[in-house]
Amino acid sequence: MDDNRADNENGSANGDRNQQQEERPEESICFSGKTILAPMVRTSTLPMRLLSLRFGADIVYTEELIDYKLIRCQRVVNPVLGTVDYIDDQAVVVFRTCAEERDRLVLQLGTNDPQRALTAARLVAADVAAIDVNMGCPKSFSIKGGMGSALLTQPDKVYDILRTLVMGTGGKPITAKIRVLPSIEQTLSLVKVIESAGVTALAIHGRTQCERPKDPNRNHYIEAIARTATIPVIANGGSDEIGVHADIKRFRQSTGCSSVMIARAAQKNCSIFMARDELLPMDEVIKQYLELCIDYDNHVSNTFIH
Ligand SMILES: Cc1cc2nc3c(=O)[nH]c(=O)nc-3n(C[C@H](O)[C@H](O)[C@H](O)COP(=O)(O)O)c2cc1C
Repeated sequence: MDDNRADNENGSANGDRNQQQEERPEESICFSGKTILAPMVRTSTLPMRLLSLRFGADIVYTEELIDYKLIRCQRVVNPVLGTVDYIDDQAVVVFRTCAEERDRLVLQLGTNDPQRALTAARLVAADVAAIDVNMGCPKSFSIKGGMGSALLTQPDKVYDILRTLVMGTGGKPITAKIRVLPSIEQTLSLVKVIESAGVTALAIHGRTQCERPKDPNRNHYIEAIARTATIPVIANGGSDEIGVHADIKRFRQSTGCSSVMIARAAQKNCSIFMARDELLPMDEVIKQYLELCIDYDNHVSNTFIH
């Protein structure tokens, strides 16, 4: 654990990567020692992201946004709401953001094509702090489209997508989110490919493509990767062991990572990000969430109370 953290904080990456960073402009978002809201489709929308930040999350991810859908959007400044909206040709708001989250927001792309990913990334780059590529989604929509966890067994494609984004977005930090492969060795080998593309951080969900939430998270895989990685590793998959805020530290320790990404525990009650012994009562969380939904005109189909 300490090795990974020390490397990350001292920036002591391998020689190639150091060289790469020198060629790129300054990166402003740091992924070490962070507690992060995970990407969740139809959940990690603007109200949920803002509430999580106000409760104490350091970084928030958008839900997965598919590159070809984003590319069809127009960027529109919305002075009434104080937001920037990406609106498609059917007048649907595909992505809405605002200044409050700008420096802590990671936009997650669903993609299987380097050039399309780059076009989408360039479109949104000014409004986000970093761009992530989803390489973990096991849903049939993603797999059939060659996206998400379909990428885990295509290291050349993984490299092409990430390298194209790293080189083409003017220094915007690029990250990836993966699931583990069946063995630690296979996972480590994929991680090496990802690192070599020059990404800034890597989130790892400790379940394989076939495993479901009821299966145990492979914390020891994440720990093995964090020990050797040259970039910050963000541990994910621990929601079943995170009931109160203090459990985040325990998950961090058991995975050897300095950063933790939380999905279901935050979906259940996002006051999990507050540094306090107990969660806030649900009615208080719901009230604050609904106020944000109203303030930011969140579409009713994306307004969830769990
Ligand atoms: C409702 C829901 C939607 C999700 N959508 C995404 C997504 O858009 N992109 C992604 O990479 N993972 C997605 N995930 C997976 C989570 O980000 C996370 O990897 C997984 O739930 C394990 O973390 P946890 O134990 O903290 O829940 C989703 C999970 C849930 C429960």
